[in-house]
Amino acid sequence: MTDAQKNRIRRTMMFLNTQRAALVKDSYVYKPDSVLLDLEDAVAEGEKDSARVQLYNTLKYVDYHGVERFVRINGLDTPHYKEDIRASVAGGADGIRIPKTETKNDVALVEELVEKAEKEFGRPVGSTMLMAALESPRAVLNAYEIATSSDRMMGIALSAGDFKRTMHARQTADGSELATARGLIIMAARAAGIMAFDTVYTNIDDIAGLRREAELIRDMGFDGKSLISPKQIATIHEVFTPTEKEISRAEHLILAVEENKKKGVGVLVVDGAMVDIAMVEGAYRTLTLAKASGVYKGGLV
Ligand SMILES: CC(C)(COP(=O)(O)OP(=O)(O)OC[C@H]1O[C@@H](n2cnc3c(N)ncnc32)[C@H](O)[C@@H]1OP(=O)(O)O)[C@@H](O)C(=O)NCCC(=O)NCCSC(=O)C[C@@](O)(CC(=O)O)C(=O)O
Ligand SMILES: [Mg+2]
Repeated sequence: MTDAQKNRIRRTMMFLNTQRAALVKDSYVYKPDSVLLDLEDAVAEGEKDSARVQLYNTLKYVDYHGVERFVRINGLDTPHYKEDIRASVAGGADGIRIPKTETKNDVALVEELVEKAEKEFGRPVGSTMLMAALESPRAVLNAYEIATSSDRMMGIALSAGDFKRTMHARQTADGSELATARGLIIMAARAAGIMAFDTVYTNIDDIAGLRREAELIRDMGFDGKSLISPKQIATIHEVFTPTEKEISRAEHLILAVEENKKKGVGVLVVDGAMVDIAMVEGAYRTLTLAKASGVYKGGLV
């Protein structure tokens, strides 16, 4: 896979229950950045085989119009995951989300099966990305080893439902039960040079609460969030897309710092605030995100 594929914009990764044909066939119309075709918890135990057949047909024949397609396979402690991997690779999924990943050995096991399937179905070896969902204290404490366990690894994601269950934690209004996990996950992802995704927000009708949580995780450095409903997409895209003011400030900052660098000046004041060379990288990141979000037409990136 290319760096462009690995680093593409992923503000929203929307779960779809693969069992429900009506959900999978035209979900691209809502324009999430990625879909997560779920074979795990959304699919009833007795429906695993039919969901997998539906997955293969969806991957093969539905045009998602550029929306990235990840598959959440069943857990590695189930009888399903091997066939899930074969169907995902045969259908041409962009990547696989490993649920309940605990260690780097889990990633190695999936990678071996993915490579075998790529050879079996004539897909380019190395083309299928991996991402890992961290859903327990052990997983979060192993975040860095998981994040660095494979060249295919594109990102790690907090999965709060199972994390709270395994932590014996209660859900709080301000998310304090998730603070340490979020901090460790974003740190591990940044240290490994891959992406970090926050968990689903389950109260579908509470858009104000979703916005607060999205702003919190954006400010911590997360790249995006897993979603369960199209109703949540617009809010997340709005929160993660730089505003006109942020874009203009980033442009001023880059131009001013570059101009002053030529004159041998390191620290200066732009729009009333002190800036220095350390802030240029963040300003370029803002413009890159704005460009990927379709709101920057300037020439600095
Ligand atoms: C919740 C509900 C049943 C509600 O359905 P309803 O139909 O009542 O919803 P409505 O709002 O009425 O739908 C209005 C219109 O949107 C369409 N529509 C709705 N949802 C859509 C969607 N997702 N994709 C495309 N289209 C959609 C619908 O078809 C309708 O279209 P139309 O009829 O044409 O108007 C539905 O959303 C849904 O199934 N969500 C996904 C649930 C899921 O996958 N859960 C597993 C992943 S989490 C997990 O496992 C925990 C985790 O593991 C997480 C981690 O790992 O991070 C952890 O540990 O935390
Ligand atoms: Mg879960």
